[in-house]
Amino acid sequence: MTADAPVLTIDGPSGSGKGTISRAVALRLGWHYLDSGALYRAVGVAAGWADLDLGDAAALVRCTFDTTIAFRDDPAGEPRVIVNGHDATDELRTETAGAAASAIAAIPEVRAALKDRQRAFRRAPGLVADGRDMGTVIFPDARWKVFLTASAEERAERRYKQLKNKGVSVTMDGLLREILARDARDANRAVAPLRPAEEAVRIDTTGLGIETVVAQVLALLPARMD
Ligand SMILES: Nc1ncnc2c1ncn2[C@@H]1O[C@H](COP(=O)(O)OP(=O)(O)OP(=O)(O)O)[C@@H](O)[C@H]1O
Ligand SMILES: Nc1ccn([C@H]2C[C@H](O)[C@@H](COP(=O)(O)O)O2)c(=O)n1
Repeated sequence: MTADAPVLTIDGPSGSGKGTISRAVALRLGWHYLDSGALYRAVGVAAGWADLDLGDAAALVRCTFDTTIAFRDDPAGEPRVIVNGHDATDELRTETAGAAASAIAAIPEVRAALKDRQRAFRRAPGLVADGRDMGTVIFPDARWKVFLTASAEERAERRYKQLKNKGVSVTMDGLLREILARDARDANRAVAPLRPAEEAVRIDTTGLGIETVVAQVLALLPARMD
């Protein structure tokens, strides 16, 4: 049954590797994957298309209800994200979309409007869910909970390499400032702030390669799961 499907939550700050590790673990397990940040980013992008003011909470809540968001597997890489019928995958990954998502995510009614959409991803044989409040709010009964961290400097460096590879011009100083600002906003908001669930296993990924982190996460699950 859907409500019984096992869930592994992976929360953490921006650039800690949640998406990369969650996708790899879901692939190994043959489980579904929820990128909850993409939902907040999608609303941020849709709000931008509609020229909404990020200070107008009522309009943003309406926009959340009105925005359609679909994920489409892409054999060439990350899943494509279709917002209101348009492929918005590349726009979603920009720092501007991340900052808009972080601002919008502080509005309690927006978070409430996205709750059921996130929980609908829980399906057999299992779900790996990545975000900020997966273990604390969305799936408090998850069987396994992980909280990934890494130093802000290493996270900025990862992002720098990622954006450089895409041909985006950025500076390390600028990225570090953005990461620290987003950490502060996500961790200090009143509703569902970024924090580890009490029972979460914390993994500091500073200096650890992707495969090492994937192995540490998979080691938390019983051997026969993968
Ligand atoms: N352990 C790691 N070692 C080195 N690079 C990593 C590691 N984990 C992730 N990366 C790289 O860091 C970049 C950011 O990773 P990712 O997008 O998974 O982070 P995230 O926590 O999901 O960020 P966001 O919350 O902003 O979406 C990617 O280029 C990814 O390949
Ligand atoms: N469960 C979540 C997921 C995301 N957010 C907000 C806060 C983030 O800064 C922003 C973008 O997320 P990302 O794609 O970087 O993981 O969305 C949240 O509040 N709760």
